[in-house]
Amino acid sequence: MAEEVKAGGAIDTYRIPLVVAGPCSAENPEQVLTCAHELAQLGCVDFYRAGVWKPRTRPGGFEGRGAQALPWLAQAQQETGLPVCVEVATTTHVRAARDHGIASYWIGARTATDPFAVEELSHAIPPGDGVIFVKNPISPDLELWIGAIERFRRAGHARVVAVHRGFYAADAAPLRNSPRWEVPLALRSRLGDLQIVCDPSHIAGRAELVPGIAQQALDYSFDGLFVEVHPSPQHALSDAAQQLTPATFGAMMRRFRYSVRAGERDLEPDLAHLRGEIDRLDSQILELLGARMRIVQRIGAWKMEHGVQPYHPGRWRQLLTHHLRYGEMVGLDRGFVRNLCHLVHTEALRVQGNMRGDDTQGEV
Ligand SMILES: O=C(O)C(=O)C[C@]1(C(=O)O)C=C[C@@H](O)C=C1
Repeated sequence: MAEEVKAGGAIDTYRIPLVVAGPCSAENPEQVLTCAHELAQLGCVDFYRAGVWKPRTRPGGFEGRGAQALPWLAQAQQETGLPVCVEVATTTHVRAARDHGIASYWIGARTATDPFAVEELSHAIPPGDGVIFVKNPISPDLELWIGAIERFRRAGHARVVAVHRGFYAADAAPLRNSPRWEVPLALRSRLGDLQIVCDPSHIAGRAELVPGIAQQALDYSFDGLFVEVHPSPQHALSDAAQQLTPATFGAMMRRFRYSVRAGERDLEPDLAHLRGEIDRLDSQILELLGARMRIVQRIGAWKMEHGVQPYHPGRWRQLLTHHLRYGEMVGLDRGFVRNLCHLVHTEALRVQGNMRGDDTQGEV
């Protein structure tokens, strides 16, 4: 937000640079306008979002109102002054939106997986238009996400913003999508100048879980939020469970806990001692991993000599069971220990495979 503190009890959101909010779908003129006005009154929203063409996994569901919703959104944009953004997946969508003065767009998770579609859209949208929000592809494929962002940048679009909406995962419950925070954090290290916002609605899948995910995103220094808000979520034609009312959205925005962004204040003197300890421990961990890998190589040599395959499921299961129990004893998260074990074991297999001249090792 440009202004820091707003008058009349509006929300001070100066720590959230970019806030996009609005219903999953534009359903009728009344819903579109009520929601836009209520959000505009909060004073903390930068863009009004609403789906017009809804990509549905299977046919027969509510697929959005299509182009007939564009005049309602144009009216909302004109009355509230909030720029509207809609999802576009084809050049026809772009043309129709622009014909109604709508010039900011988001690229959905499904479209972001398709380099041909992204390339075509990047040229169909004139570079002078508003912001292009690029959602992450459905699977946690960082290169594909970066590729989509690069295509828009190369076509001359100056304001491209990444939207983290989580990834499909069979075991995401109780969330709808798995956040896999390491992926947007890796995106941040790869493209340091890119703004990244979080869509907590699609990650959470349930309204009551949205504030927690949004807070986590702010704690991780995300540049903003992309939130589904509906005047009457229980009657919503799509994503009913995950939409907030304008009132609960406003309450969430007021309740956020803001922390100093790393780099805003010099924290070094306070942390130097603790960071020194971490450096020492990290070196020990790496030295131990190096020593472990040398033993793995000796076992690999023995296996080669005796014609035994690298992967030994019984031994691997035994190690995993032991480490999960041991990890719990020393206060480590079970999921973390599991991931770490998989990582180390996969590397052991890669090393043993390489010794035999194999060039394809998958994760086991
Ligand atoms: O114990 C073995 O057989 C090894 O090769 C070592 C190791 C490991 O990294 O611990 C690696 C691969 C096997 O699947 C099981 C265990």
